[in-house]
Amino acid sequence: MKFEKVFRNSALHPKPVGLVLQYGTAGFRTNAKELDHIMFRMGLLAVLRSKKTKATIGVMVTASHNPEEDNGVKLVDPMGEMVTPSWEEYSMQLANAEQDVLLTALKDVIEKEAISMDQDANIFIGKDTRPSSEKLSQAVSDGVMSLGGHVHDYGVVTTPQLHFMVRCQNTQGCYGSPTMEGYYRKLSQAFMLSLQAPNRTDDQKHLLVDGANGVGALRLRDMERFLQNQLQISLFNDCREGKLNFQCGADYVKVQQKPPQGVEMSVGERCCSFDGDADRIVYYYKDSDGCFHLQDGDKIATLIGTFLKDMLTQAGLDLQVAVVQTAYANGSSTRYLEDVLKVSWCTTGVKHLHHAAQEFDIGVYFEANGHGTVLFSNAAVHKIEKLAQDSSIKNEKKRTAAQLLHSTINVINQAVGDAISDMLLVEGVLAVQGLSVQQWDAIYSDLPNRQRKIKVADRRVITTTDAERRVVTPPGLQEAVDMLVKKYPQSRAFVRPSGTEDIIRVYAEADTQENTDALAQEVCLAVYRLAGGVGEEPKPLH
Ligand SMILES: CC(=O)N[C@H]1[C@@H](OP(=O)(O)O)O[C@H](CO)[C@@H](O)[C@@H]1O
Ligand SMILES: [Mg+2]
Repeated sequence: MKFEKVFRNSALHPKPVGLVLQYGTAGFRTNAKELDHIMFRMGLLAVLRSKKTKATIGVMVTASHNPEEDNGVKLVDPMGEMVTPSWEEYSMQLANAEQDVLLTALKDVIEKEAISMDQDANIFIGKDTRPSSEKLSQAVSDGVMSLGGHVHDYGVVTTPQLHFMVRCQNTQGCYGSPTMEGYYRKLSQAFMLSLQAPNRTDDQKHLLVDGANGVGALRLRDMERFLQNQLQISLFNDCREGKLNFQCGADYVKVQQKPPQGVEMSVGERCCSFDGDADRIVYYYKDSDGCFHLQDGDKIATLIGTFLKDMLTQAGLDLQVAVVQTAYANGSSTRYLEDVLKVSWCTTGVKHLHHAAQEFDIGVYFEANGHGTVLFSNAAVHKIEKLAQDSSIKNEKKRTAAQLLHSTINVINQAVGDAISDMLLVEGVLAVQGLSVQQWDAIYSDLPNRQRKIKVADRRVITTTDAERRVVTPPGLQEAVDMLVKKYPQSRAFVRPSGTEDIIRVYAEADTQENTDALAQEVCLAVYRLAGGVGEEPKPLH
């Protein structure tokens, strides 16, 4: 294999000397100015990954919920999942190699993974709407072609749409057609099938959607014609004006616990927000007192988990439903799953939900921030399809339940959390169960909670264990947190380094918002003092 082209072209995407980047929660993510060489090198790595897996690999250029001036890149593995953790090390090796040892680093991966360089390599590329995404995705293509890979550039798509295309391609179309039309048709047809509710009112069909001034707004606009008016969407923050993720979007609504800018919500109106690359969704509404009610990923997971359990019971199918959460799940949601819904549940780190959910017949996983999906095992798909196609079933309820389970398999994007797909599933479940957004909200009441961010000199000084719920280093920090938690009723708090922003995240919940905010503030001070806080000491929020 000749590497001259790689060496020559890599010089066109030079690495700033001394810059070292970490492969975080969702790939590399930082200010767009520092990413040109990273994109070229991720193009190289994607070619090696494609040769190794003998499958098409995806490369998505996005920084999700981060501010517009950031960007990022992550690789998508053959079944649409995030790239296997063992290749994250290779990503950092290539990304951080100085120019003169890049080829050595590349050949090291080839040797360690015994990659046959004669094997074809096919790469699907997608990008979001950031101003830097066009140039950075071109750098990815340059990397792919320098190593003889073939590029299919999908242009501006949502992150989950790219994951969907990769999964379709590598299942030879079994999962769907690897085209935008294929995505819209599959999801909309399944959605229509799930609307077994008779004569839905216009109110039930109407939904306010905050597109975060991102790609989700553009692609949802494309999808509308496939929905045949069964969902009447009022789209705002739709990229026509306003900045990506700025005072809008799922992350803003979840963290600030208030509606996005630019929208007039009437009482009881169902609203949802996507994040900047449309792989997260949260719902919310305003009650008659004008109070804001958030239905985050935990609430979405419990709605879907309850629905699936009901349908399995009505269909007489012996399949296990489990809900997988992270440490950010509200304590009330976990208690609901355990004491009321009585489904299996487990907690894992923010990067391991998908793999944990694959352990069950039906694995529902959502992070509190609205990133999540539902995974059906092959055995579960087979059992559900067989029953849904059994024309001998006389019992109407049983037949309908089987068909609804079947349409759920097709409406959900099993490759990755998908705001559009999750929205269609929630809308279908609310229609079938005849639930208003208030009735959905009433299934349990969240404990007051608060997320804070603390700037430290080097966020790697904090290491965690037990699904990121307990701190290992620096010494004394976990003991300090434990002491503070003891001061407040029903309280919990944890600290972890962000993998997408250069900050430390603090989460706290307690019996009242006042106690929650006090606990969060004291934990922030402990982090600041014990983990090398920089800048001003953290101040109370209010
Ligand atoms: C508290 C929070 O929302 N963390 C998010 C955020 O990761 P951090 O490592 O916390 O920055 O971005 C990830 C990728 O989008 C997402 O998976 C995760 O849930
Ligand atoms: Mg996102």
